Amino acid sequence: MSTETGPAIDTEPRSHRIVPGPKGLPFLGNLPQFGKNPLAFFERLRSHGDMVGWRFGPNSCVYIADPDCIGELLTETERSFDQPALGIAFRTVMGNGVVVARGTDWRRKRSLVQPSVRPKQVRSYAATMTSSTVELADTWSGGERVDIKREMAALTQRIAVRTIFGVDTAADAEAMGRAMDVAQQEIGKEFAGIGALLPDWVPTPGRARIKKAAAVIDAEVGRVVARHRDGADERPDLLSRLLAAVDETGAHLTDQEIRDETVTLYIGGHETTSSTLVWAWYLLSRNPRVRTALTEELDRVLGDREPEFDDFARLTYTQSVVKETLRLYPTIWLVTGVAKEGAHIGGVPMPEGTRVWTSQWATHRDARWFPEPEEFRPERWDPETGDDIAEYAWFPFGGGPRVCLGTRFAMVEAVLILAVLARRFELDVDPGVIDPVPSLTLQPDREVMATVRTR
Ligand code: HEM
Repeated sequence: MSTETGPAIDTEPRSHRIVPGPKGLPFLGNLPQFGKNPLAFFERLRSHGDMVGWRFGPNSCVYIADPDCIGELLTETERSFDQPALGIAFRTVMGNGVVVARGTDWRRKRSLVQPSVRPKQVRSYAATMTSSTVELADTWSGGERVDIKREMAALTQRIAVRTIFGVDTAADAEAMGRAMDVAQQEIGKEFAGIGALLPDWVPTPGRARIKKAAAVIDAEVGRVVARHRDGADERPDLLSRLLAAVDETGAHLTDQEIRDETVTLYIGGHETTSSTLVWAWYLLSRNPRVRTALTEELDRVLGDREPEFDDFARLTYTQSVVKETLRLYPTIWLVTGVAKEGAHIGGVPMPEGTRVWTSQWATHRDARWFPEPEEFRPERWDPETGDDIAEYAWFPFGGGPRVCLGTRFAMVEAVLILAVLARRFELDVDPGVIDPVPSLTLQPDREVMATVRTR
């Protein structure tokens, strides 16, 4: 019998455990409970303590729930912990871009990509974020029914294609968007399914679809890069900044590296942001008090004009709505690291090869760090009157050397999109509880239909 819902009763041989935890099955360990519902599994692990041993199949793992320990794991990534290698689906699509790369190769790539997403550059992408959202708002009218998941995905995709590739013609954007969609869906399936456990050489229908999508992406991105190199597309887009970037030896990124980084930024930034927005509309619809406070801020700060970059700093409540959404529905819900020789966490030695896990989902819903954790309360984030939130109790963008490169981009994008749309409309999401499905990102378990009401 599993003891995962009760207190820790460790009946397994000590040699299998680094620290105590719930009992598991022979060979499979706790894999069945994890596989059934990883979000609930991590929440239950917490009841065993802040550092819990469990087994992922034959592998001894440690789950950590304490923010100080989480901080250690994140800040020691690269030095004391490796990130596990990503599967073939990621590598086929993202090549050896900054998400996939490890060690010195990753360091070089990160330093080349970082300048293109600095706050100063994000300022120059803000106008595209706003104008793309206004285009969408102009197509909506009162009483209309919209599929929010589809609308937000299409919007963030349009913004990604425009800001990264500077591409604006419908045909270019469409072909690239379709191939990226297929690639992203298949990565998600492989990530969450048994595909992740199959050796790279095993052909599966999903892997065949990814290869086909990657070939289309290669061709489309290749065309856009060639046009930029010819000087035909002179725009302040991310691609132009990557083409201009030089490393410490004075070398530029090769065409293959440019392809890998642009696709990585696209895949890393599009679904994460669109899912965040879907959850935000869901939560706003279920919390009229918060929705009213949000529109009051938009009316006060913007009046009857559209938002621009400088409004981001003024829209503090809107920012809090996004932060609180990312607390309750952190689109990246899991972080893992593999201990290198000599690694420690919370003073406990982690034998080389131990996989250490933590989860944004479970930590963000821990009542010790967030009183009444199920409540959607953006006021927690008020810098003056809000809660005293421990460092690394909230880490939707990760932390340490591999912290999300797009944090600023994503925050500005989500705030501007909410501001444009919530200033004009209220979205009433159909009744019923929407559950999250933990795939590559935390997705709603079904379509999210809403009725648009003009304000
Ligand atoms: C709400 C939206 C977003 C969330 C929640 C999010 C979350 C994260 C997290 C948790 C990581 C670290 C993963 C790890 O532990 O290795 C990460 C990495 C990354 N993110 Fe984001 N992200 C978002 C938006 C974006 C955007 C808009 C971009 C690009 C413009 C982006 C680009 C990246 C890249 C390139 C990395 C890899 C950094 C590295 O390994 O050095 N992300 N993101």
